[in-house]
Amino acid sequence: MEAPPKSLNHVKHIVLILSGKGGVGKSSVTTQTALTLHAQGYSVGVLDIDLTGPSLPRMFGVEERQVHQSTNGWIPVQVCPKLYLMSLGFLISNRNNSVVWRGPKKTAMIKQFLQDVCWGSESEPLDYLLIDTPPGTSDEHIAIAEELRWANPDGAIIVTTPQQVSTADVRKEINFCNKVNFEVLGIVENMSGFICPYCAECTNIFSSGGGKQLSESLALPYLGNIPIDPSFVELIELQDNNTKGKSLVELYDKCSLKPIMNEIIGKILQKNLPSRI
Ligand SMILES: Nc1ncnc2c1ncn2[C@@H]1O[C@H](COP(=O)(O)OP(=O)(O)OP(=O)(O)O)[C@@H](O)[C@H]1O
Ligand code: SF4
Repeated sequence: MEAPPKSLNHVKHIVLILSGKGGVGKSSVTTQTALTLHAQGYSVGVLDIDLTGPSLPRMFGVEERQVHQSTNGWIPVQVCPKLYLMSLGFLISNRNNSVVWRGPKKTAMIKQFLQDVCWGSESEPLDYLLIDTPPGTSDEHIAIAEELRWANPDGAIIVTTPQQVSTADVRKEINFCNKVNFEVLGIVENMSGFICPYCAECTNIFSSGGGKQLSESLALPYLGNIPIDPSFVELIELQDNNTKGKSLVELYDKCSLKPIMNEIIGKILQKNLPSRI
């Protein structure tokens, strides 16, 4: 009988984060989704399968950490209790070099990432596994779809920006989800307006509302829009120094994007999707 990878035996929910193009803030949305779920008491694992540009170790401020092998497989890096990260960034020797691999090598790596990482345990199952994917629909996507074929993931969050929504890339991403049977949990419009660092007023620099229109035209849920908040960038950059010993979790607690993310994640939680285990 076909079965999902054993490493997912103790994972209750699997959510993928996709985007049609690079640089729209997919990794930031993944990071914030993890922090938001964690703040609500869930245990969260994040798997970074963006093999050519793994940015999550830096975002979570754990770039210098290492993954360890156990008899059951790789142990992901613990960012803090109940928050874990696995990324190729931990395995490559020079983190400033992006990997240039052909399809079969990428496919093999993703297979290993899905099969050989210990997520949760019988006594402490993982509530959410978030999978951050590269932009577009590449070898990595085909490999992950193959690995998750029998794993019953909750579905995918699609991240776009106001400038991107009218392009065909988002539709391609949605077609991909339809083909591989990933439910589209909803569309998020990131970089939608700019929060002034002085008065916290949000100004729409580009036109906004495209994400909502797109979801309406495709009859898909709209999860919300996230403005550009310079304090979020600062929070990521400041982690190593000048944080007065505060962790990323504590810093994000004060970020103005947190209540916005709470609403976005609330819409997914409201779906009450059944646990896989
Ligand atoms: N809402 C936001 N407010 C402030 N900065 C943001 C926001 N979203 C993204 N950024 C910043 O924009 C940059 C690009 O974001 P990110 O790395 O998340 O994009 P990405 O889509 O994952 O890119 P890639 O496809 O290259 O991996 C980062 O420096 C990130 O901190
Ligand atoms: S939003 Fe207000 S405080 Fe911010 S730059 Fe504009 S005028 Fe100044």
